[in-house]
Amino acid sequence: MEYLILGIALLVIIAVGGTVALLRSRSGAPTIEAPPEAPQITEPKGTGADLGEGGVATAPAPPSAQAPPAPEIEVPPPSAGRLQRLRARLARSQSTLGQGLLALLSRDSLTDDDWDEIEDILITADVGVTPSRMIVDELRTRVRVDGKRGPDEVKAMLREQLIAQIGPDLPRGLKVDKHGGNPAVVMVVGVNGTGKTTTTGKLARVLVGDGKSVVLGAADTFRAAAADQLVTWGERVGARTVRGPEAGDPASVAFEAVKEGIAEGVDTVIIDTAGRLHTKVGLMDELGKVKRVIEKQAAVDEVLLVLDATTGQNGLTQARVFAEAVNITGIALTKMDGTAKGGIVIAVQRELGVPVKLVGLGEGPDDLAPFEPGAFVDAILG
Ligand SMILES: Nc1nc2c(ncn2[C@@H]2O[C@H](COP(=O)(O)OP(=O)(O)OP(=O)(O)O)[C@@H](O)[C@H]2O)c(=O)[nH]1
Repeated sequence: MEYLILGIALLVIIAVGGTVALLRSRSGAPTIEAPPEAPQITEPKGTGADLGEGGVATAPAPPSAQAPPAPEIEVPPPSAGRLQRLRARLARSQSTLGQGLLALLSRDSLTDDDWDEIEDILITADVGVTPSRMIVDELRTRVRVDGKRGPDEVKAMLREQLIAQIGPDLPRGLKVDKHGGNPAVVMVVGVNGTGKTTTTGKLARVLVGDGKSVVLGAADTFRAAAADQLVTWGERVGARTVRGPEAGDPASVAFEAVKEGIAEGVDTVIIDTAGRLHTKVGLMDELGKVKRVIEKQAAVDEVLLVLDATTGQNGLTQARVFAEAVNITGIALTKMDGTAKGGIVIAVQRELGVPVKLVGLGEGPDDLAPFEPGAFVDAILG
């Protein structure tokens, strides 16, 4: 009997306890979640090193008989003179902008309609209304003062004007050299789909081709494939990539990447960010946090805004929002091979007050070139 009473009492206690727990979980009381995963450091295949806890390099494990052969690490070509070598990729801008202007300017006498047409060509090529007017006014004065000219002189005059508008003296070099014992840090920002991850990967190749060592940070945790893409880019040139869990904290990945870059003693750490353009405040918060967290260990030397050259005014609007969210130091204009609107270089620099430092000229791994005003204008004028 005593056992029966004891058993019933036990059952009552269990039932009451279960009900209370159910009510608490329904009432929204905090539940304990598993801690977020820490960022991982991806070993570039074929370098022979292995990473232990905390991203510290440890001795490589002896190769097993089944291990697949390590892929060869590529040595990309140096970046100097790339724009000249890739000038044919600007053919669309050449045929519309360059040839259109040269044909009109070569006429024996230029009427008001001709000058209007010249202005229209410039505006259609995304040069922007004010700079187009300035170019036309300057050319008009030159033609009036100097009189009739041969084709070479016309070309030289136009070349000079376009270069003047692009700004031959703007500082276009990337700050990618190690300083004070720390790597240079480059943050790559921009709207998804503009070619941000691809540009980060191509930039790693540019730097490795120029003899630098690089660590990549896949802080675009919004899209898992972006991190996979970056790991592949890094592996091809022997650069480690630090990545985090999908939808993880981008700032923590950026922090770990810089930490890894310092530990490895590399020249440059490049951080690919997600920077979703939901709201300006959200964007500022995210990019600001990534930058602040990096700066706990090293200065951010470059903030490169990636812009798709084919998006015209839309791209400029996006650019403005990013420039307000973070201090941009340079622009990478992608997909210049796919547009006739080469004048966007002038418009975007004017809009943001920062120089175009890199141009994307195709989907190939080495189709990213340092921007040179003279070589660019020569390619456009043919
Ligand atoms: N033609 C051409 N295509 C380019 C260039 N740069 C990038 N692309 C292509 O643009 C597409 C988008 O590039 P991604 O690097 O994935 O774009 P993203 O901005 O990182 O986008 P998310 O990864 O979604 O953040 C890819 O198909 C690239 O190959 C370029 O200079 N020329």
